[in-house]
Amino acid sequence: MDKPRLGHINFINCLPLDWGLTEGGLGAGLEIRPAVPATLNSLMVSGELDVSPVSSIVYAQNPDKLLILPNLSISAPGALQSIVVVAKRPLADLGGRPVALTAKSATSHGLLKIILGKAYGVEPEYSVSSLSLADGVLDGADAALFIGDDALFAYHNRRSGLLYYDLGDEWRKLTGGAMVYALWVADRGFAARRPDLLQLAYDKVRDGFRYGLTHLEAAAAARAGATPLTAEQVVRYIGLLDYRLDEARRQALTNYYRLAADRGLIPAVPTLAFAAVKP
Ligand SMILES: C=C(O[C@@H]1C=C(C(=O)O)C=C[C@H]1O)C(=O)O
Repeated sequence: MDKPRLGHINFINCLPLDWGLTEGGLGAGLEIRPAVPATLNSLMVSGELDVSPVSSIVYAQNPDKLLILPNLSISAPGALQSIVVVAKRPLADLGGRPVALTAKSATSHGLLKIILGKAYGVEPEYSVSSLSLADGVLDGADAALFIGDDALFAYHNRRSGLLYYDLGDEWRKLTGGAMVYALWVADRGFAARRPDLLQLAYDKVRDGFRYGLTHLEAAAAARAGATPLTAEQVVRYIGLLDYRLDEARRQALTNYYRLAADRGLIPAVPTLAFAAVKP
């Protein structure tokens, strides 16, 4: 095994990294597994990947198995267009009502529960669903949570009579801070066995992002056709995200964990344990 097994989110939010891994040539020497976050979460927890982005809540559920890679995340200081609730009635009126949660997410399930409980004082009946708006998810629910490209599509193609809420904006109103949606993590056993391959994977993800962010307009122009957005909208969307994990974002992450632990969504607020890689 000389190629690290790297998970990769196949949403537009990782277009910069994707561009670096492909056009920038940084994907050479990696076994890359593209999938939606929920799939990467379970592959990482079951030990089928060595390094991967995961929903940030997954680290708090598995701190004994995972190490965080430094200064990488998918975060946003506020509104971001890709964590969206589409509702038939205002959020404040969802108490006891059916609310569908996208099967692709984990972090945003907790985010919505925290926001509805703390900011709106309501406790809906939640269920996980794979249905899209077009498939009729709102036939059986009063609101639906979408993430990633599904959310971007819904956000940019609004239907009359429905209400649209950007949870990044709702989170900023509730906490005054940023939200950390995803982290890059390594398997602890892999990190101990193959520090050389861990460093290789880390260097490629870090440099892949750098390459893609430097060439963002070219990446957006080339890939917009395969997305629900125009090239300009892709560039604007990526500009709403922040891929760092600096002190401010580590505090924002811990704040999310604190509120998630208060609701019993995670067993405890974990210490953030980082992989020993050279930045
Ligand atoms: C900003 C996003 O970040 C993500 C949200 C995740 C989640 O809710 O669990 C997981 C990974 C990221 O894709 C997004 O998907 O829109």
